[in-house]
Amino acid sequence: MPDRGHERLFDALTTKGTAFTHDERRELGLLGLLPNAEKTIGEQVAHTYQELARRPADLDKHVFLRGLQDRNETLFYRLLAEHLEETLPIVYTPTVGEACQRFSEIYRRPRGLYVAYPDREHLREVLRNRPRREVDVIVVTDGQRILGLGDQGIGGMGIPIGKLSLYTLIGGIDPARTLPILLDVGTDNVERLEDPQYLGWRHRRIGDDEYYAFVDDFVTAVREELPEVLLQWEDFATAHAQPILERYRDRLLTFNDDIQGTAAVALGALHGAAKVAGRPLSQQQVVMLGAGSAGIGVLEMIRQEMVAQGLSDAEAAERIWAVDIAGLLTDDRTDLSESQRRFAQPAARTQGWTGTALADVVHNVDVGVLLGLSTAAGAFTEDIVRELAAKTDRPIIFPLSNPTSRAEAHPRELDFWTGGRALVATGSPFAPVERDGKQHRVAQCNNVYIFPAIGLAVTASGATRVTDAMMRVAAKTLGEASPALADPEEPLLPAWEDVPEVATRIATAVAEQAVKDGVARPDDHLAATVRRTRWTPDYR
Ligand SMILES: NC(=O)C1=CN([C@@H]2O[C@H](COP(=O)(O)OP(=O)(O)OC[C@H]3O[C@@H](n4cnc5c(N)ncnc54)[C@H](O)[C@@H]3O)[C@@H](O)[C@H]2O)C=CC1
Ligand SMILES: CC(=O)C(=O)O
Ligand SMILES: [Mg+2]
Repeated sequence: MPDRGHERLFDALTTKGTAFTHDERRELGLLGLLPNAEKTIGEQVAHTYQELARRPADLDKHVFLRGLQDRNETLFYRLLAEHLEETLPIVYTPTVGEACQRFSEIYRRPRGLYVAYPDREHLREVLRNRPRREVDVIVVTDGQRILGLGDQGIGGMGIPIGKLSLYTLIGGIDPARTLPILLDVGTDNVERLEDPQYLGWRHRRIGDDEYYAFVDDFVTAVREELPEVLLQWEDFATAHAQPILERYRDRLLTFNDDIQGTAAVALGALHGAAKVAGRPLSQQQVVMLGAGSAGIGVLEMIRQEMVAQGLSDAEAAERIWAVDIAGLLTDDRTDLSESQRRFAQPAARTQGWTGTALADVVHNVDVGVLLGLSTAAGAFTEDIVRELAAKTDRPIIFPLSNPTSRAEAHPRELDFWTGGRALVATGSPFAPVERDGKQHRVAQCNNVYIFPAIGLAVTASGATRVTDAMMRVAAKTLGEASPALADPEEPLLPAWEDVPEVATRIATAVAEQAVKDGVARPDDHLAATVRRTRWTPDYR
């Protein structure tokens, strides 16, 4: 931290701007550098909020907030904390999707690290140039599958920046100890490649051999420079996501948010939904539209949960139906990856069916749970939803694709088509649904309920690995916080104002599990340690 003068005033992590008192201004060599008035942080928040509210377009609000983050991080987080529900869709899905698509156009200042393939001989140097010395959490992407918007190349950087903002806001990770990273390995997005403004390496994506070698060199550089950091993989294409996770999960403190974080939040939301529906998960037939990294990750955890509820592996597999763009995953298909094959149904089970698309599965199976991680907007059609709703009292329907434009259905339609019986959660935020003159909040089933808590847990406990059991405990603790458990009219997941507190509880449970799994140091006061670890947006 620069200790005096102009540099101190412009240090985003420690500046107070107009809130520096006169005594501080004298002490820090700031006298004359600021207008005379002394503001409180409360006044600064009110003023900044007015400025934000004046901007009509969400992307403009995003640009404004990113600018504030680059100027004064404490004020940025205080503003977000005081207006969480309103600002979350601006810094996160859906607006962050547009910010990634238009990244080069709206670019203002550098943040984080751009680890580019042309610099591959100097990765250690790149890591050493990181803007912040001590780092607790890295979020890294290669920009190839940004939400449901496909390959955004360097524009993908919007996602690690946004996710890390939520690590701080919800998980209390000190913003000075976060590091967003973009692996720039080219892009196959022709529109970006032909855009004169494009800021990334103007090159097609490199082939798999070069790619995995580069990722390996990157991981090596991270381990040498920051051996204890949590390395979170985000928005990698499915073909790379699973192999990367398998390669590194037992070697370092790491997890893949789209695979593991999504699975945990979905299971957490299903906990409340199954309770309200009056039928445990193990007695439901579950259909997943989308068999990418997110969909398969969720199904893997659902299967584990069914087994925990008493089914054998085979019995659980019988109840899980995965559908992708080519139809139902069946054992006679030759295009499936190893992780997809685990969810392939015997082709014999579809004998007599007229097809294997989603509509056919819903027609032929006694479906109770329908999940979407497909990027296929509107794929949960009226016919499909009405047929499903005729089979069960309380259909559980989660259109989880992001951003909003990719959702498999709109909650208002789901409510209408099912006569208000559907138990709904979406990936991106939607306005409340009005039913019987009452507004009903729609649960946002997004991994943001999980990853900040994982970051807090491993930071507080000094964990060295993220185990499957830690992710399951996160799901369970979130599930137990479902407002629907106490009142079936309530949403399936906690309200945003409660989420930082719920994250603290999840983090404590996850840290305890880490100790049980032998990957964290024992601590008799873990709950207190977790709370103490939390950073808060106050001027020091
Ligand atoms: N709610 C949440 O917390 C999360 C949501 N997601 C969302 O999940 C979506 C998928 O992510 P990934 O699995 O990584 O992507 P992916 O692209 O690897 O997988 C998409 C899957 O959907 C299938 N699909 C695509 N179009 C289809 C169609 N018209 N009909 C049937 N199936 C179709 C594909 O065959 C593929 O199996 C994205 O929109 C992403 O934003 C991802 C992670 C977390
Ligand atoms: C939420 C998230 O991680 C995604 O849509 O990719
Ligand atoms: Mg993601």
